[in-house]
Amino acid sequence: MILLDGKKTSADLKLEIAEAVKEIKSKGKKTPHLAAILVGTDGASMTYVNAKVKACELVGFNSTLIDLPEETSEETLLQEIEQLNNNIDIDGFIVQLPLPKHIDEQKVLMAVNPDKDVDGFHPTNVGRMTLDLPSFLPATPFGILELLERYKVQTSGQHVVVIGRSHIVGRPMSILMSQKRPAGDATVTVAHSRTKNLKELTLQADIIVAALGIPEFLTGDMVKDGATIIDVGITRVDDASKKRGYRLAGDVHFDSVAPKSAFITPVPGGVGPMTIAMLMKNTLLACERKG
Ligand SMILES: Nc1nc(=O)c2c([nH]1)NC[C@@H]1CN(c3ccc(C(=O)N[C@@H](CCC(=O)O)C(=O)O)cc3)C=[N+]21
Repeated sequence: MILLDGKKTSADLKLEIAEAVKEIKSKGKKTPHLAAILVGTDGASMTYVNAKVKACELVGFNSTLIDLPEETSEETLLQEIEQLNNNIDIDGFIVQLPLPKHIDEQKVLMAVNPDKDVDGFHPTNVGRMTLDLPSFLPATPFGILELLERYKVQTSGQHVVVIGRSHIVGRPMSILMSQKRPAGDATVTVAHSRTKNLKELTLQADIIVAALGIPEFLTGDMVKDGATIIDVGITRVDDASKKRGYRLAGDVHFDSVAPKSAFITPVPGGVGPMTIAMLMKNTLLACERKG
């Protein structure tokens, strides 16, 4: 069993990005600038957004955090987005999800200028990705591709079972891995909450991407020997014995699955840190693309 070390790989990536930023600055060009909009005070969302700001500092980007109260109207949020769209100093920005229930997520994502959409969630970028055209790839799937590539996990011709069909992970993951590209050329099955006989499918999988958001759902009996396991889940589970009062659980029951797997991502320290590194990568690309 080989751990796919997202923490180490993301640190490597951020060093590479920091080098590129130094180069940009030495040529007197503009420093990359990422902005993030956070609506409300959800604990996990605040953790992730703060991690993004910290990563910006590390690689030498400028960053702006726009913190809005939970009760912010959809109209006000759309106005904030319009300001970022028009601000020439901002290369890319994200609107942290999930949004409060009174705000229409689709409407918000469609308001982001696709050229600044470093999350890759705008329909234009989703369409471009699907058609193999240059686009911003959504950070989590992009990070998984990067991990598979750097660890030389064979994907060509392999059967990948993606569990979960979300717009931010499962669906794009399934599209990307079926494409002709590094970490692609796979045969992909998308499973979800209505799938019959899921275990029958996962037992056939060479690679399983667990992205359904149910802690420790995938257990050792559902996995064939030598499979590669990508755990996208990250849920805070109450645990009084922990300092913070919770522990982080993936969608994979690590202790039963790891002994059977060829490669496996841990939680924490797997896909999560890669997501942040790829957001930095997309912001660098956005800045370079503007020239
Ligand atoms: N517009 C938008 N873009 C996103 O990319 C986005 C989002 N909304 N909403 C929520 C999800 C989730 N996400 C994570 C990022 C980093 C970690 C991460 O670094 N996790 C650490 C642990 C962090 C902790 O201590 O909680 C790890 O896995 O090692 C996890 C999850 C980005 N997301």
